[in-house]
Order: sequence, then C-alpha cells, then structure tokens
Amino acid sequence: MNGKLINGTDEAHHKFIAQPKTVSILGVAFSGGQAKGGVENGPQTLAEFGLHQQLRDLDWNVTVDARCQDLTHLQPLSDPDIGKLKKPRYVSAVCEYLANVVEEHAKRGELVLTIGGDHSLAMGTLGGTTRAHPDLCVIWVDAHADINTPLTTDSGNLHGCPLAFLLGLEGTDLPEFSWLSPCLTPDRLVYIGLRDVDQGEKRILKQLGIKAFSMTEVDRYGIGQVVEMALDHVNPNRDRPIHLSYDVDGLDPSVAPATGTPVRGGLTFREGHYICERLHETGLLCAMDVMEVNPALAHGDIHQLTQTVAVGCSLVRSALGETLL
Ligand SMILES: NC(=[NH2+])NCCC[C@H](N)C(=O)O
Ligand SMILES: [Mn+2]
Ligand SMILES: [Mn+2]
Repeated sequence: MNGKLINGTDEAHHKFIAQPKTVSILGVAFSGGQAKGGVENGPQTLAEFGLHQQLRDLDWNVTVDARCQDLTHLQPLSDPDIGKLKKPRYVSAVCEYLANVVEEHAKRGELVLTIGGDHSLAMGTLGGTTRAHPDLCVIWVDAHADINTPLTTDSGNLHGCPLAFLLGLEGTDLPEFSWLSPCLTPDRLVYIGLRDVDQGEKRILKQLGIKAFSMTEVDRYGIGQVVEMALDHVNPNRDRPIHLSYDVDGLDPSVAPATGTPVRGGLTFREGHYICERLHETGLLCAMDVMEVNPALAHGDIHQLTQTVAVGCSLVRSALGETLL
C-alpha cells in the first residue's frame, strides 16, 4: 500500500514534507485563552516524557524551536476585556508571534508540531500554516466546536473562539486582531468528536454548512467510516495539505483526564489514535496541534498525569507514522 515496512514504520510518501523528513516541535507555554492555570506546562511535560526522542525513533529529523517556550514578555501591562473577551491583547500577541514561527517552519517543508497550551493558540498555528499552504484543510478533533464569536461567547475565553477568528465571522474584525485576516473557509473545516456545542455555535455550524461528526456519528458509523467521510468532505481529491488540530478533550476523560474542560462520552483510546493513523497514511499531513493537556488538573494523581501525557505523545507518534505492526 504505502511502500515497505521498516521497523514497523510505514514509509508513507509525504506529499508536502521535504526530505529528509523533518518535524519542528514548538512547545507553547500559554494559558491565556482560558482561566485554569497549568496548561502552560503541557509542552514541558510531554518533552520530559520523551516525545522528541520518540519521534527520532520513528526516523524523523527533529528540530526543537524554543522561541515559544516563554512568551510572558508579550503580556501587556493592561489588557481590559473587549466586550466579553478575556485577555484579548495577550492572546492576540502570542498568536501573532506563533503564526510567524509556524509559517517559517512550514515554508521550509517541515511538519509543524505545536504542543499547547490552550486551544486559542490555533489562531497562531493555522494563521501560520495557511500562509505556507493556502489551500490546506483542517481536521479539528475536540469535544467543543471552538467557534464562538465575540458576540456569541458566554465564557469570554478565547480558547472557545479560534475558528470564528480564522473564518472571519461576525464581530471578529477587531483592531486588536488586525494581523489575522480570514484564512479558512467553511468547506475546508471538519470536526470529529463534538459533544458539547453551545447554542450559538450550533447556529453557526448550520448557517455555514460546516461538516461535523459528533459522537453520535462516531457511534452510528464507526470511526473508520467517519474519518473517510471527513476526508471526502474536506479533501475529495486527496491533494490538499492537512492540518490536524487535536484537543485532547476530544478523547474521553477516562482516557485523557488531565484537561481543563473534560466532557464525558468521548473518543476511546483506539478511536482517538485511529484518526491519527489514517491521516498519516494519506501522506498529506503538514501540521498537528496537541492542545489542552493540563498537568495541574491531574490533581496530584500520578496515574492521571502519566495517562494524559502518554496519550498526548502516542497520538503524535501515530500521526507521524507509528503503526501497530
Ligand atoms: N478549547 C476548549 N477546550 N474549548 C472549550 C470551550 C468551551 C465553551 N464552548 C466556551 O466557549 O467557553
Ligand atoms: Mn475542547
Ligand atoms: Mn478545543
């Protein structure tokens, strides 16, 4: 199917990744898109668990870009709410910086792996990858739709809003976010795993005709068919680069407990990994985000912590070519 098997590594031909295949790892210690502390330590915890070496063991050339490790200097002295939005200038500044770093790596033909941090960072990752790959499509794995606009958000947390900004929806045209021009279209976005979508978000999804496979569809069709249908929708000719934005709360809390907004009834361990395995097989993956791992929310339970961190690492390995045989 995809060439020869070396040490269990399926050598897919990467269509948008230059040889030797290189992954740039950007750990972004940032929690400003939501209220719970600790999610800024996600990147370091995955690194300590051995993520970088695990990817070298899969025959990737690994570049670690430390520029986003500490972005606290970007926090403005004063950052009053804009409408309901919390920390808008800080989130914007961090994402603007991240977008430039991501763009640089993506334009070199590297697979850009961003470890969060909260999901507001997707404005930075997708802001950057879409500059390098203007026709890319997005597969968004999440319990949540993260498509609230400044007008529909209830919490005011920007990790619930990144897609509204990327799509340029009503109310996102704020001077504080002027660096981010709409770079995504509704037909190039598909969700898997949704189960906690706000009323206003449901209306947006309907209005824009955005394809979403909630847990109901995962139950009905099985994850295998869901991923094919998702690909058929956003990538019918299998010729578009794929950006996988993975919120670990897409997984069931029994699989990934250490996260800020867990919702029961999520993807199983295998369903979660299957998505990554299948996307690797396409040879089209050009970027991946692993977001919302919050070590502090393991509440000192070492099992909950290692479980969540280990699953974050194994999702990446699956997306980068680890196979079971
Ligand atoms: N990336 C996340 N975990 N997002 C959760 C968002 C929850 C809720 N919809 C909100 O807008 O606040
Ligand atoms: Mn979520
Ligand atoms: Mn999310």
